[in-house]
Amino acid sequence: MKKIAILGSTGSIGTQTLEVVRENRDIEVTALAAGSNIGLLEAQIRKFHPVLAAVWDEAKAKELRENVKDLDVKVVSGMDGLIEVAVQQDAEILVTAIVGMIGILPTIEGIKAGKDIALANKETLVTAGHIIMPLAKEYGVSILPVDSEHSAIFQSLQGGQHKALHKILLTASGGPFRGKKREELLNIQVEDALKHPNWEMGRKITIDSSTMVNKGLEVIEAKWLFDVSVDQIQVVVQPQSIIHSMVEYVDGAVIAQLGTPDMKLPIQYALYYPKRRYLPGDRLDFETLSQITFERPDMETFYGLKLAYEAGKTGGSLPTVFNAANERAVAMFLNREIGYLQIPEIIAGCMEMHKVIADPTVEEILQTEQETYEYIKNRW
Ligand SMILES: NC(=O)C1=CN([C@@H]2O[C@H](COP(=O)(O)OP(=O)(O)OC[C@H]3O[C@@H](n4cnc5c(N)ncnc54)[C@H](OP(=O)(O)O)[C@@H]3O)[C@@H](O)[C@H]2O)C=CC1
Ligand SMILES: CC(=O)[C@@H](O)[C@H](O)COP(=O)(O)O
Ligand SMILES: [Mn+2]
Repeated sequence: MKKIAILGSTGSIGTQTLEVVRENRDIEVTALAAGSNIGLLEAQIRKFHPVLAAVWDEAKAKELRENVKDLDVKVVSGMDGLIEVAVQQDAEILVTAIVGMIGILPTIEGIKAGKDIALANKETLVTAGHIIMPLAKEYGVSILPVDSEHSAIFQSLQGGQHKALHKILLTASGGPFRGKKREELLNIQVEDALKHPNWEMGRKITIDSSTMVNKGLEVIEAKWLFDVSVDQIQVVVQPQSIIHSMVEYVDGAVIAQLGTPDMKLPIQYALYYPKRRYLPGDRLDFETLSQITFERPDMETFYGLKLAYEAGKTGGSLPTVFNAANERAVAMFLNREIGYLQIPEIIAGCMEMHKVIADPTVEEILQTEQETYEYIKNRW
């Protein structure tokens, strides 16, 4: 029996991870953590019997404690609770399906406790990759990518060919506004931006896909996961999301991973790596598949992607500013406090005012995050 803990079990990746668990029947779930959805968390506790559950808000944790008092489960809360889940003694793999850079501290503690990390929470690697990757090496744990593109790259690199890697071709759907120009994006509403053409995901990442900031975060995520420079990462728009990403080797060979858009594949691959298992679901049918097309990304209209390249190249604390500004701007857009085009505007404004700290500590990263939020509060 493989044993796992999940941060963010009530979200899109969290619930799909539990579907993979349910379908395979040889994984035990030892701990779960969620933000506020205690109804779904209770149902998950009753179905998967973890010994530990965390809820961010203490008042909600208290309510859940009362609701599950007939069960043998400890309910904890806050950052201490997230960390308790991350280090739960029986778990071998920690699935980081939480959204945002709140995942940094629990991920670090999970690594220190010897857990392999099935990483969906890209914001943690974007902001603290220079800490996470060496730490994983020091503690002898694996960082297994769950993000579909990074899983595709990881799969395409199997066979120990990493030294011969020339570049990464990171595919992007282009989002719901692919082909549109700035003037056409002026009146975009929350509902429009939440309509991803190919994937069903959480609200924050869906907005990120529409601005192509998601692809920017993924460029920086790939830099850390595969130890390449951002100049070696080329974003290729592949609107049908069939090619999940590719690698080009020094001899010109290109290896890709293709499949239907289904996150259960990368999740299952991370949980059972290096083994492959049967996964129910749709398969690509090359007789009926009408087309696989490619485009160049429009980095003028979707300049969040250009800003990510800049942040990734500069490094230090700039990726934290890029990410924190985006997290806050997306939350404000979802709350209808700002317009759609203000998202990249806020990121650019925050990056411009920031004095970069080279090689920031965790404390400096969290301090930079707070300063970025403060700057946004005063200016927008
Ligand atoms: N969805 C996808 O297909 C993909 C997602 N990713 C990445 O995976 C991560 C998760 O994305 P996704 O599943 O879409 O997001 P969702 O918004 O669907 O889920 C987020 C999860 O995090 C939990 N959470 C949020 N805040 C806290 C908190 N303070 N304490 C504890 N738990 C918290 C939520 O709990 P609750 O709902 O109870 O509040 C929920 O379980 C993101 O980093 C995203 O970029 C990467 C590739 C694909
Ligand atoms: C499923 C997944 O990994 C998402 O990150 C997805 O890639 C978003 O799609 P785009 O950002 O390419 O629109
Ligand atoms: Mn992705």
